[in-house]
Amino acid sequence: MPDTPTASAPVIRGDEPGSFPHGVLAERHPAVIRQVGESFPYGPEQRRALDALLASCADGVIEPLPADADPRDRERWAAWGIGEYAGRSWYDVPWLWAESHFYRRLLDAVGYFGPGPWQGVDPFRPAKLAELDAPETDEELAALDGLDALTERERTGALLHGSLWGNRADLGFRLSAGGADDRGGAAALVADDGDTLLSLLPPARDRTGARGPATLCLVADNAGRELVPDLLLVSHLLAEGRVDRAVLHVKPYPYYVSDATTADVLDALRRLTAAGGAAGAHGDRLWAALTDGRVTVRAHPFSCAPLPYSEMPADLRAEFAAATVTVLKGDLNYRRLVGDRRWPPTTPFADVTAYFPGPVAALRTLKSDVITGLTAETEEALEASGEGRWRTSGTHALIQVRA
Ligand SMILES: O=P(O)(O)OC[C@H]1O[C@](O)(CO)[C@@H](O)[C@@H]1O
Repeated sequence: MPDTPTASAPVIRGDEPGSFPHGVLAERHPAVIRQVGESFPYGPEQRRALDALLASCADGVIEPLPADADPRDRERWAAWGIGEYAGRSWYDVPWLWAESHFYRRLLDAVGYFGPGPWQGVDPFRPAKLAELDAPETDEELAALDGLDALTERERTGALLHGSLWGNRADLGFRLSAGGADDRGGAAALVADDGDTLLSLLPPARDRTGARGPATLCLVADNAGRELVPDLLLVSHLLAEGRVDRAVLHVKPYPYYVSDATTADVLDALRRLTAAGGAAGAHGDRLWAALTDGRVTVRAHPFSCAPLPYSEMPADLRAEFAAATVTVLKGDLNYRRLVGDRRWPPTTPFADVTAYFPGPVAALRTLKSDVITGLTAETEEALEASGEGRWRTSGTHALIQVRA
């Protein structure tokens, strides 16, 4: 990142009572622990561990990883800073680090990393499946049949926006997003580089020159009703020859309640193939593309790292460098992309993503304090809208691109 004056914007911590990050640590995390405790008949050992984590969230400190943790995991967390943060309060370390580590501890508590009968059992799966099976998902899938009447450009725009607003479907967010529907008159889209994004991926018939195959890296966010429109977008881009290959990055383990794992991709795919109509055709296309390698799923350990992407390892950097464009979905990925800092909102998106190894786009609904790339007029309109929580309520969204 260039050494601009804003490069030193303060890192967000959760230590200010009444602030959004403090509320996530003090209220949302305990609510997530309770929800997990109700999701399966965990035994006394898991319940004791969940209670201990609950107590730790209130006034405990971050602890070293347990002695029986997988050695590779211990190595990773050592590299990700646990030596520096162990012994400190959850509230006194970077918020991004504290939140990410919370999910690692939660999975420990329910025996996810094993050995034992709960090994590999996703504690969020019941909630994810309930969402995937909801009647709203049927309605959204049935609406796809109506897209045939649109031009290709309109269809692409509709599916891009479906993927963007699908990011509101975030199960963790719903635990504390009361009153999120008030938009106070300011534009819903606070930045819209959608045309630039699509210009990076022209349909096959419009491609000029001897360009190689177009590869999309899509760094997914939530499962269920966000992942379904993400998959539909990938399928459409393949069908139109806008992309030849797609790599779908998911989480290697359950994370931030509803983040997508490989198992969630398979659930969503089966939901599509079973739906019939246009949705079923998308499902069949994706199934075939996975089978012949045009679509691949990647679960890189760094996808669950408590660090910004500016610290990504060389192998991931090389993958993103080789993509025609990398699209990062959601709020957490945005925080990791631009850095989880209190940037002045007009800080150019291109400056804070200058380190990224190739063209990069963010599709995100706003669910935390971080924001960059606004015009001064947009910032003013948002501040004047009377909607005090425009940064965090999920009612606004953005498409930002650094080509
Ligand atoms: O699913 P998303 O869009 O990444 O949003 C998750 C967001 O929810 C929070 O966990 C709490 O707001 C944020 O930390 C995070 O940015």
